Amino acid sequence: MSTCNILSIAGSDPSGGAGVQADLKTFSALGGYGMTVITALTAQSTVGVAGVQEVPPEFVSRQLDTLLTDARVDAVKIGMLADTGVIRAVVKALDAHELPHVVLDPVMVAKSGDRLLAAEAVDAVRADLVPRADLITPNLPEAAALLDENERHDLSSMREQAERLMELGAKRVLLKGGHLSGQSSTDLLVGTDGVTETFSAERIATRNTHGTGCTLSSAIAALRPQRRNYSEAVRDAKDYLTEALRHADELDAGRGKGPVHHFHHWWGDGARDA
Ligand SMILES: Nc1ncnc2c1ncn2[C@@H]1O[C@H](COP(=O)(O)OP(=O)(O)OP(=O)(O)O)[C@@H](O)[C@H]1O
Ligand SMILES: Cc1ncc(COP(=O)(O)O)c(N)n1
Repeated sequence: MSTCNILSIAGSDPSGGAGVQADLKTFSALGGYGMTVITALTAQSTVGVAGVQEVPPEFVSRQLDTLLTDARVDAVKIGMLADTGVIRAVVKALDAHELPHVVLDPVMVAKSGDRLLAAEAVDAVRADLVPRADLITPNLPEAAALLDENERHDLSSMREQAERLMELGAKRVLLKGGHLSGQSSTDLLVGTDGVTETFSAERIATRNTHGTGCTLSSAIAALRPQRRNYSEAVRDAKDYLTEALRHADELDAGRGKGPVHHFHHWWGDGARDA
């Protein structure tokens, strides 16, 4: 098979730590060819988000239809969608183009605390996007918002929440435990077979965690066509992210929560079997 084409439908982060910028770095590092449909511009740094400018939904549709009537797409990562109009445009494209391996990161609020999805758009994510994705990757606050429940911070509640997210029509759920405390950072994967798998990695002591969620979901999208199933793709995506976090402090990209380091040569030098 030729190089996999991976599409990111997401917002732009000028600081390069999150959004389509993080996604493209991840795709390249993991042997994919990256494509992007931009849903929103943000004025953002490692310190915070100073503004959001949504792309008009008709122009999101124009980008999607122009690209998808030409290119083969082997996997899709969906990130920041900003508002209900943009969600509708993405749903229309998903229905029209039958895209494989759709990974939805239901981005709602940035690490800095700024909103990246209008509060009233959560209903559309739940009703229209969750059932259309092959995998959703909520963090703990996003899981709570999708379920309209309080945020929980222990593994057994996470297990229950992951199961309830499946009841919303999700095909698979990776519930991310980055917001838990402890020596390891643990995520749970639940699939249609009802089996829950646990993915645990050493918790890296760094404040440079800007874009971890973006990196993980795009690594899964990049790896899924190159692996046998989601379990293998999640395992290797998490390894990639953990290494990117381990090297984050080598970067000097701002005064706030800095980005992770996409270490192309680390992954590409045969350190890991394909
Ligand atoms: N300090 C850390 N060390 C190792 N892994 C981490 C650390 N922080 C987060 N992770 C991992 O990063 C991934 C993203 O987790 P998190 O729950 O932080 O998502 P997120 O809040 O959606 O990220 P983002 O804020 O970028 O949207 C998960 O696999 C999580 O386990
Ligand atoms: C354009 C865009 N997309 C996603 C995120 C979430 O990433 P984080 O929660 O790490 O800030 C972001 N900050 N900006």
